[in-house]
Amino acid sequence: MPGTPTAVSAPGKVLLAGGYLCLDRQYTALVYGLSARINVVAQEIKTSPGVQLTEIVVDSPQFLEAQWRYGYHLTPEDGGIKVTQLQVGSNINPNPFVEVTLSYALTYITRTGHHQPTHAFAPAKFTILADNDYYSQPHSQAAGTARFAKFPTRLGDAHKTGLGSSAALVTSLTAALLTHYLPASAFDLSTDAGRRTLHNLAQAAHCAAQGKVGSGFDVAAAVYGSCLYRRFSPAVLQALPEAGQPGFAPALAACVDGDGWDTQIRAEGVRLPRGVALRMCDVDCGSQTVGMVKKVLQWREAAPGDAKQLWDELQARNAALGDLLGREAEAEADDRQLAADIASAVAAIRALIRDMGARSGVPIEPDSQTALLDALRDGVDGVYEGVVPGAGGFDALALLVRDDEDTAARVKEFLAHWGREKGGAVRLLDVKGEVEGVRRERLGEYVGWVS
Ligand SMILES: Nc1ncnc2c1ncn2[C@@H]1O[C@H](COP(=O)(O)OP(=O)(O)OP(=O)(O)O)[C@@H](O)[C@H]1O
Ligand SMILES: C[C@@](O)(CCOP(=O)(O)O)CC(=O)O
Repeated sequence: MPGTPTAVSAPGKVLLAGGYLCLDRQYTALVYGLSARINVVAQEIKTSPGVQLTEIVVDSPQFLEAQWRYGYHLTPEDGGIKVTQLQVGSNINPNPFVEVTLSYALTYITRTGHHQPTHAFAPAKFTILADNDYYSQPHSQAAGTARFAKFPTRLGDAHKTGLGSSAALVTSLTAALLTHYLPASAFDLSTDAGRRTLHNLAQAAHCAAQGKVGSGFDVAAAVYGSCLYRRFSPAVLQALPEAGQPGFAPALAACVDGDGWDTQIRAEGVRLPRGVALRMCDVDCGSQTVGMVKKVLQWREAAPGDAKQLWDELQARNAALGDLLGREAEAEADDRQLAADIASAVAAIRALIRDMGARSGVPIEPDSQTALLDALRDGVDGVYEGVVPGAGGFDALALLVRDDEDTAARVKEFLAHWGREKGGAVRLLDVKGEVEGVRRERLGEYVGWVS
């Protein structure tokens, strides 16, 4: 509700198993939420008596030149709310993910019938705070709390670590807008109905902002946390005009609230056994994900029989890993047996991933990553196995390790040595796999950043 500041956060993601497969509804993704979150704090902007302000401000104070101010208007022919960025100083520096999210969420809010007056939004400020692991820049922690760093760059120049910042941002900002402008009786993100609305709206906005319909596993993880994900049919979003175009508002409401969503998300049972942690490494080297997806899908089309066999077998191996990780810990769990089981389940997946890469000509698990993963598994006590997550490529690793400080210290030392020997920087991030999805936060988390 307007008046009271509120804060929400949504987690980043790692696609541990099911990359490429999950683009097709016949297959699923085993996705984990991460402890790195994107937080959004919503606050009313106090105006002096008699001053009319129709402004929504979005601020990302960890970055340089990262404040976006928007005016908005109701478009004719049911095109919904269109936001327009207002110029600050001499430059205009758009943030399409923020802008599209505002248009989508504000339009949806006007259609709920719970917002009074229907088309006027009290001026508000939304402050974005991202956990440091989303970006690999050196940073200072002098300003604000120790949790959020100040980066010496503009957002566009930040080096991302690939944890799904845009999906977590769109989800968190959508949740903050709905929570801020709607009464709890109309939107409550702690309920199943609230999460469903949030998921559908955030998927639609994220696809529009990125200009393509991916599988959506990243938005699912931002909302539901760790889960087994089966995508929605792309047709769900087909009839949606562009924001501001005639008919957008009723089409968006019908889409979000409608029963066309065939997504299947099972969060229950997707976890990590006690004593096992999921850790991420950032390899300072980018990959061209879009080109990789195109090429893999081209090969799949050209060799449908071979691809189906590979996809089906990989799906079975991915499911076996999910079952193993979701198994209830036995009272007297044998760590060594568990480590061996994880290692062989992941190794079986990696073998097929390499096959997929070789046959499609795409470096999904490139040789340099194979060498590093093998060396970590074989040379560092407590590392069970690891994968090149998501679309694969050169820029990240996900490791399943014994959950203790000594193992983390050994991994760090090993990576430092590897970097010196082989060149290039590989770094263990602080982030860990975590089950929980979107949630409300206490304002105390943000002392020093929001007043
Ligand atoms: N802290 C932030 N403040 C404001 N906008 C942000 C922030 N973090 C991310 N964004 C928005 O998300 C965009 C980055 O999205 P992009 O899809 O390129 O990366 P990503 O989601 O982190 O990638 P990946 O899916 O590989 O993890 C930024 O250009 C910006 O629009
Ligand atoms: C290749 C793909 O299946 C996974 C991409 O994952 P990531 O962005 O590399 O984490 C694409 C998708 O699911 O949208």
